[in-house]
Amino acid sequence: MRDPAPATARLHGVSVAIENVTKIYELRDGSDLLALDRVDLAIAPGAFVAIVGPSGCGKSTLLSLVAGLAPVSTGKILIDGEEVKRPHEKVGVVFQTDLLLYWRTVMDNIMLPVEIKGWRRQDYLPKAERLLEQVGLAGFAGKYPSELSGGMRQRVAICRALVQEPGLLLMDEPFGALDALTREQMIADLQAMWLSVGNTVLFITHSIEEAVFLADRVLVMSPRPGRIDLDRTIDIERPRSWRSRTDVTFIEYMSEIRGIFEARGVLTKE
Ligand SMILES: Nc1ncnc2c1ncn2[C@@H]1O[C@H](COP(=O)(O)OP(=O)(O)OP(=O)(O)O)[C@@H](O)[C@H]1O
Repeated sequence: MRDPAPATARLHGVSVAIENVTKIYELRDGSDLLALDRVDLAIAPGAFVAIVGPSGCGKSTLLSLVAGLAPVSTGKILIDGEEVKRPHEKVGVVFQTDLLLYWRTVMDNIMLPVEIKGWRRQDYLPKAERLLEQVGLAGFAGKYPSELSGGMRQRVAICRALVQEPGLLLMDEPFGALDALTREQMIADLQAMWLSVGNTVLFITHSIEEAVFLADRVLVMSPRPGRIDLDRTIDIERPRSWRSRTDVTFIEYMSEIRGIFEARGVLTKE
């Protein structure tokens, strides 16, 4: 990610269609919990879409449905026109915690999806090495997760998701556990990576600023049951820099989105 020249080939970003999707969880006491209520959404190939919403509104649920990790209750989800019924091979996922296996080296962690899919390790090694270089971790292939900082571990998790060349990258609060400075660097690096790779990204965050900085479109979800309350296209030139945060347009987008939370009583107006 440090090298602006694309170290990875550009990918075919996939389209995502979420059609009238409802998710009901059956709780242990026998009652039902409506987590998502008739969500409709079409994402164009190569778009960067961020979802913000109050805690518990169903953001992670939506992501897990798109990832094929849980079934929808009604409606359907299509990736490049193909209905999602199980984890899709074109999809990579990055969670808030890096979920690296502590007994495996950095390289062996990155190679995990390649092994699971039964692909030939040697076909993906050069790519994994280029990815490590791109995220500033050249020379760390033989280290163990315990030897890395939180930010470094999350970079490895991103490499692990990217090594399988996903047309769709799903990110659930990927920088939520990082300190503010590391987070800022990771956000800038993610933008650079996405500009060079060109895949579709669905990114969940609690931060309105992070969403406006990164996304082509910001979706605001209502408190549970989650629905899309606002779908705002962010028309700010790329690459965006942290200086753009003080631009009038940036501030206007932030205020509009914040206004939705205030109207819902999620944020106070002070
Ligand atoms: N496996 C599950 N079984 C039962 N209820 C669940 C399950 N997963 C999530 N829920 C419930 O569904 C609702 C939505 O949860 P979800 O984790 O999707 O929200 P979220 O917006 O990602 O929250 P946060 O921002 O706090 O991570 C919550 O009320 C949660 O308790």
